[in-house]
Amino acid sequence: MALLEVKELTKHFGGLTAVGDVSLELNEGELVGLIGPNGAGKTTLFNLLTGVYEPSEGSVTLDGNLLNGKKPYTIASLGLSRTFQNIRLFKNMTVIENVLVGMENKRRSHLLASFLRLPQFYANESDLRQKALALLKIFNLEDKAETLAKNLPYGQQRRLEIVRALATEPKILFLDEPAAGMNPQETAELTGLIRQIKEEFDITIMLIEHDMSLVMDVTERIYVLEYGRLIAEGTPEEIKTNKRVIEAYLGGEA
Ligand SMILES: Nc1ncnc2c1ncn2[C@@H]1O[C@H](COP(=O)(O)OP(=O)(O)OP(=O)(O)O)[C@@H](O)[C@H]1O
Repeated sequence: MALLEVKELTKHFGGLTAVGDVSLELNEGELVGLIGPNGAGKTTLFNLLTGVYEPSEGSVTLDGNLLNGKKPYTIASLGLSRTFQNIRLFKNMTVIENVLVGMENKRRSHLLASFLRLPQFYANESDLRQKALALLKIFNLEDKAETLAKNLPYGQQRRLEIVRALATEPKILFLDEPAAGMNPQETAELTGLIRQIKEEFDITIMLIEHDMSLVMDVTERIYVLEYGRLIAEGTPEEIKTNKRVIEAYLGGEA
């Protein structure tokens, strides 16, 4: 059984079918791309999978458990984590505080212990900080731990978003256009980072990205959406030469 199973998923906005009859699967440990021209329904699909929107029809199951109707925080606690197209960091908090917020739902400390500031509260606090620092180190952000998120350069803010999403220890990480707005050097660093996440963390990744060379470079399998419908699925090599996909992209640019 696949880790995530999406069956005949549909979302209407009034008369517009933003996602129509989409069925797909994510297997454990896979790095899968989701591409398509502007307005194809990619972000709407992520919003359906992470509980931001409720589907009009169809189902999403994680490890056999139905996710339909569950709230985003419940879905997050079940192991689905994401980043957003527009950076959503707590800009006036430090880098490490942003990561600690990501870890919040994994916090083991008992509420009473934290109110009373009992020793186990401090033990847990410092455990979490150590863990957050270790994560930041992997992504070369350790020396920025006490910097306010808003003072990081753009590429590092995007990286921090990924670290924060990883801090929830997800089974599946959804990345929504992580290279948007990045310069070529930042994009190259990101490519390395995505590979590193795949190697060092035991997770499944789905990636929306307009930067074709990035998608073709890092993913193992790609789904293509156009006008809310899946028009192709295959390896990067298959997708590159797929006539229907080429038409969709040329049509989009015409
Ligand atoms: N909340 C909403 N209300 C109404 N229409 C919406 C809403 N969200 C998205 N849409 C419409 O649904 C369609 C799909 O949009 P979506 O943002 O999912 O596409 P996308 O593939 O992510 O596009 P892009 O690559 O430009 O980010 C578009 O026509 C969009 O205008």
